[in-house]
Amino acid sequence: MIYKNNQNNHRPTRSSLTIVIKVGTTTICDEKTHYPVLSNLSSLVELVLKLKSQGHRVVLVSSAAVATGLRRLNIDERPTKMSTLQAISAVGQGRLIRLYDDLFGQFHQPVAQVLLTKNDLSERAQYLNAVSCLEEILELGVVPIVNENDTICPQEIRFGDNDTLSAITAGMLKADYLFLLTDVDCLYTDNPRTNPDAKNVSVCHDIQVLQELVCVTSRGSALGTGGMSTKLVAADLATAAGVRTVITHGAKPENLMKIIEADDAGTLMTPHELAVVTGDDLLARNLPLHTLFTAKDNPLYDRKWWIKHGLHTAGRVYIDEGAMRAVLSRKQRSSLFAAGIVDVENNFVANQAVMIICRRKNEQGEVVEEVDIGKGLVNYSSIEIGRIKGCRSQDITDILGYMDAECVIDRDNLVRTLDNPV
Ligand SMILES: N[C@@H](CCC(=O)OP(=O)(O)O)C(=O)O
Repeated sequence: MIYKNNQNNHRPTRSSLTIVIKVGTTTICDEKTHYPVLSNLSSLVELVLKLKSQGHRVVLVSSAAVATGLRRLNIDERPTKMSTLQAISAVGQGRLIRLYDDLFGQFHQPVAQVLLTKNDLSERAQYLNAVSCLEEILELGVVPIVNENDTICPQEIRFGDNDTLSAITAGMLKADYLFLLTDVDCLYTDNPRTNPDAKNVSVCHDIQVLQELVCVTSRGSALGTGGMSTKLVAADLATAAGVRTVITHGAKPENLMKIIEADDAGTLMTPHELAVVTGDDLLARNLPLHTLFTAKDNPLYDRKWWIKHGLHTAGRVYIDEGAMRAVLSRKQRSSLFAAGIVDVENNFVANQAVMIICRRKNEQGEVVEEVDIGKGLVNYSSIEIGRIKGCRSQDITDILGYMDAECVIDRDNLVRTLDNPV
């Protein structure tokens, strides 16, 4: 089946790749007994060692702290109370890392535990600190094993699923590949267990087209928190940062090697005009089942990607249509000035991130539509913006008694959501 494509087909060409592998709870622990699935874990460890022996840098993002804690404490059902889950995770995380250390230790391969929270990444200095620490761990030849720091992470600041965390990690390291290992072979257009017409998706160049095509209502397993929908979000995040993303089965980690080799040989390439390829008989082509999401044409690098995905959105500024045109204009890509701001919502301080929304009005001056323009770091607080909105920059000093910056959001700190600038 053919759907129009606007994205690229670029493949990594470096001989030393950075590969982030995310393993979900169901790959690591039995869904009913919560005992570790040693066959999967051993294959995974062997795969990582093989990739490393070929000169690649490998990062594991591993779930299963909660499941491992459930086993240790003889609790059958995953509780719903957050503080109980945090406590169980505290029990499980240590044992999980010990298990990895035992397995990798058989091959004298050191591992490092890296526990992250959303908060760690929302402040620029801390984000950069986390990046340089991960880089250093890789430089030392160690395999970082990343998980969310469940124990100290309240609901409001959780990634919640490790799919998102793995995409953030891949973006931080400018990885070449993100592999999302799960309990199905690939993404299907519908649930293949209930719909015999469901087709496998082998390549996706455009996640928006894919979202209209597939039914991804599955919540995931009883143990984990992710599902297919969180995998699409992760693929969207990672491909936006230039990372090729692959969904494939966690019980067959050796498939990763075949997928990377096939990609390297150009076998996974599809004609550029295909946005989504479904029903491809990969097995007949001697390729393991998987779904490949190619990287975006113009990836957002580092700072802008961090603003868009790393930062908590603290509030909203509403702008008029003139400001929208200036901000989105392909020619000027203007900064956002106070003159174009019509309203401000929530309390925030300078340097926090806000959503930028355009209020479209009809001839009667009634708001008929709100358009999401993007996200940016403000130079002024919500109170200050409330006072200077609609004013010219040269009047800011008179109004506030000082002028910290000419514009409210600098063009370099503004990430546009719209793909088609006017
Ligand atoms: N941090 C949690 C992982 C969250 C989770 O369940 O993720 P997943 O199994 O990937 O859906 C844990 O280690 O149990």
